[in-house]
Amino acid sequence: MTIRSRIYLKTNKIEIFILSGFLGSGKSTLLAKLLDFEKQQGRQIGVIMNEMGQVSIDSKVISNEVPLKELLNGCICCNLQGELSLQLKTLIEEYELDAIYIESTGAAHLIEVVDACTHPLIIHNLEIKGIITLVNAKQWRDGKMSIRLKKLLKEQIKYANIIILNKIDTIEEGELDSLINSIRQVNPNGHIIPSTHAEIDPNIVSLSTVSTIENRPKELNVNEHAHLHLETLAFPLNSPIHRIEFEKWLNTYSGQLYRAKGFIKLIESPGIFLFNYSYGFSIFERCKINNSYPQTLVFIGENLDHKEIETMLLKIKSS
Ligand SMILES: Nc1nc2c(ncn2[C@@H]2O[C@H](COP(=O)(O)OP(=O)(O)OP(=O)(O)O)[C@@H](O)[C@H]2O)c(=O)[nH]1
Repeated sequence: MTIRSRIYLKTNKIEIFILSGFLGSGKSTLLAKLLDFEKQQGRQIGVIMNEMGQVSIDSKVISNEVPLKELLNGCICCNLQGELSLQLKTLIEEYELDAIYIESTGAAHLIEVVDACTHPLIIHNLEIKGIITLVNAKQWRDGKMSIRLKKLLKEQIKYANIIILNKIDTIEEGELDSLINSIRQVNPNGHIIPSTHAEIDPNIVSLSTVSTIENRPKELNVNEHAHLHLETLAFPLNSPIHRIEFEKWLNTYSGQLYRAKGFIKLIESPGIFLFNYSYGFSIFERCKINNSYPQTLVFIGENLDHKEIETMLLKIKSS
């Protein structure tokens, strides 16, 4: 059995929708509307809310019926990434959910939130279906922000498959087209929806999801978002790999690999290792877990060459 065909035996994944956007752009407003919609559809939804402060304000508006986990006093992408993975695992184990909505803080780097959702412990239970970024129309039009903030907003726009240009009541009607064009320059493929009070057709979220599934080649192990440049490849492994050869490959890979991680066995040393790679650094940490623990490697990046990675893995694993 090949590496890829094994992956497709996994079914019943819980859908993940990540809500992003700078502070006050309208994430909670949108979340409330999407939850109403989901309730009408009879779907079981869980929510994870991340707020920078110690006390959650936004979560108070969520109905008691909705399983809710709060990540307070920090940002998923800075110090709560592991916590998000754990909360996702808890929600998966405690409830029978159709989908989980994650509201990130306004400062979150989307790539780190996606990263937490693709932890090797949960990746096979989840499927990221929507990355929705809200943009405050006036803030974007004015452009009065630090280079750093501009970079963050651009990043949040770039990695979304749906961009909601919210608060258009705060700009002139004639300014809308040029704002849409400037967003399109950052993300040419995302679905851009102008709105006031996040009044969008909630079906757009699920419809974009459906087309993503249909577009996905069935035989490939690619958690790919058709309108996103970011993709995640996960490979189960059934034998140890050669650490030195693997690191050599990582250091010379010419593609845009932002992150790699997993639980693996190495030819060089016994035991199971937690592997982490980011920004050119690899770390292998021996784990105190059962030796029969399933091995998985996850790669996150842009335009990843899955064939090349699969070939590399076949080359570096023990026969
Ligand atoms: N004028 C106007 N106000 C809006 C619009 N959408 C949301 N708001 C208001 O803007 C404020 C912030 O909205 P939220 O939905 O809390 O924004 P958020 O992104 O969750 O905010 P954070 O918690 O800071 O991340 C609220 O008072 C909303 O009612 C809009 O389209 N126009």
